Amino acid sequence: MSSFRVEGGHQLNGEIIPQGAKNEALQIISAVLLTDQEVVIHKIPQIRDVLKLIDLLEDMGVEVSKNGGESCTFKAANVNLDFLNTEDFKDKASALRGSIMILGPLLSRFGTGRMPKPGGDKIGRRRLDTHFVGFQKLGAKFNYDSKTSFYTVDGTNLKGAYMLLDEASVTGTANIIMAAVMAEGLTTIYNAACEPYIQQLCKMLIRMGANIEGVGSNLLRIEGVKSLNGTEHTLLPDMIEVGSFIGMAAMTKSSLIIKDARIEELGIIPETFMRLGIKMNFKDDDIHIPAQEHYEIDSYIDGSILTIADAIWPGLTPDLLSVILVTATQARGTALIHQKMFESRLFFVDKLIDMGAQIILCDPHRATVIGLDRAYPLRGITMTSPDIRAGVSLLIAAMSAEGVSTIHNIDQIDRGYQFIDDRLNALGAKIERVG
Ligand SMILES: CC(=O)N[C@H]1[C@@H](OP(=O)(O)OP(=O)(O)OC[C@H]2O[C@@H](n3ccc(=O)[nH]c3=O)[C@H](O)[C@@H]2O)O[C@H](CO)[C@@H](O)[C@@H]1O
Ligand SMILES: C=C(OP(=O)(O)O)C(=O)O
Repeated sequence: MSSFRVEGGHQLNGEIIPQGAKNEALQIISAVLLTDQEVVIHKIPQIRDVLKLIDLLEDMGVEVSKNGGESCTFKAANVNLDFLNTEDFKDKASALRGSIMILGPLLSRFGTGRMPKPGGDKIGRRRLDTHFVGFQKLGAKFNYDSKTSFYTVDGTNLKGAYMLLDEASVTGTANIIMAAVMAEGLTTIYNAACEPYIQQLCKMLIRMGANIEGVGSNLLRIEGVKSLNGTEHTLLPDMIEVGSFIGMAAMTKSSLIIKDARIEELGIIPETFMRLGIKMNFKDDDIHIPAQEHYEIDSYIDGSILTIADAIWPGLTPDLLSVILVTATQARGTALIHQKMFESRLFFVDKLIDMGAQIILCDPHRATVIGLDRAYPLRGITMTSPDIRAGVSLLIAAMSAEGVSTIHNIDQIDRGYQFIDDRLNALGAKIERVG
């Protein structure tokens, strides 16, 4: 288990380019299974989850060639479905959450698919009902074997259907779209997730020959086609990385330029950090966060305390609330952080409290942060990262703290942040990878 040894108190200065988006990559790479033709994908982030998914696809018989840079060509001409029955498949597919999205393409193209309970962060209940109810609506048979923990879906003649999703699940929507693109007739998905990554998936599928209307809305109409062609696709910059860098710059009093951020795809993210009092300049597609000694949390028009809560897109992504929470600890003012979707994502605040932050964990979903306005710096401590976004938040806290911190279990951070130590050290951070 590797750790980071972080010497706090160093300001960063310079430019950083966000990696390709982790959660888009997992959808897009799964979609290569939909065609026997070549699919070229650019800006693939070199992070654990994505590399594990690519490895899994290779084991299934997908040809993967690296084109140099961050681009790969995938060709799923000879998929070996027998691999799905091996122990190796069980181990590899259960190692990440995103692997669940190979199920829709497998069902669509081969009429069958199986998947062990997927991994991913233990951040609360993460049910998969929406995925399977959607497949069932298209005519697939679903089975869960509790002894082997395997989900199985079967159905060779999927038929388009109307469905109103019980929740706008992101991976669920992606999976159902991929199952529906080659089902016979019209599928209507209401209450679909509509964030930019889903839009990107739809745009790619349309380039492959799919017939999808309503992209960007929560009502998708998909008219099934017989087969899909190859295509070329470039991933968006990772919006969670962009948000993490904004919070990091503010906490460490750094002047940072986030290059090519695709600002128009970031939704409410920049605005949310601005409500914490963080100044930002936008030039072309770059975001400049100037070095700021102080930043002050906004209140509502009636003077009441600001609440920052997650919501389905175009609301705020839950994946940034941990970063926002840590950033608020050094602001002037108070904020209530309300993590509505997941029930175990705020427990990491006990580490921030140990570092000297003033936080009241009201219940598993809500924490009140009383900003210190830098009057008392955080202190370096030894801690363990419980999940990917808490991990990066602890890294930000450690970078801003007085003294040295050690963060264990940084595999969690590596799951979603590419060469993060090297990239930040190049800007002036002092992060050492140990073990
Ligand atoms: C690989 C991947 O892409 N992972 C992301 C994906 O996970 P994932 O697709 O697994 O998350 P879902 O969108 O299915 O749901 C997330 C959680 O929110 C709850 N929920 C969801 C919809 C809703 O209307 N109400 C509600 O309460 C669900 O019950 C679940 O507990 O989307 C999450 C929500 O943006 C992100 O945190 C994950 O990083
Ligand atoms: C929770 C996340 O990822 P996953 O769904 O892969 O666990 C995340 O990216 O913040």
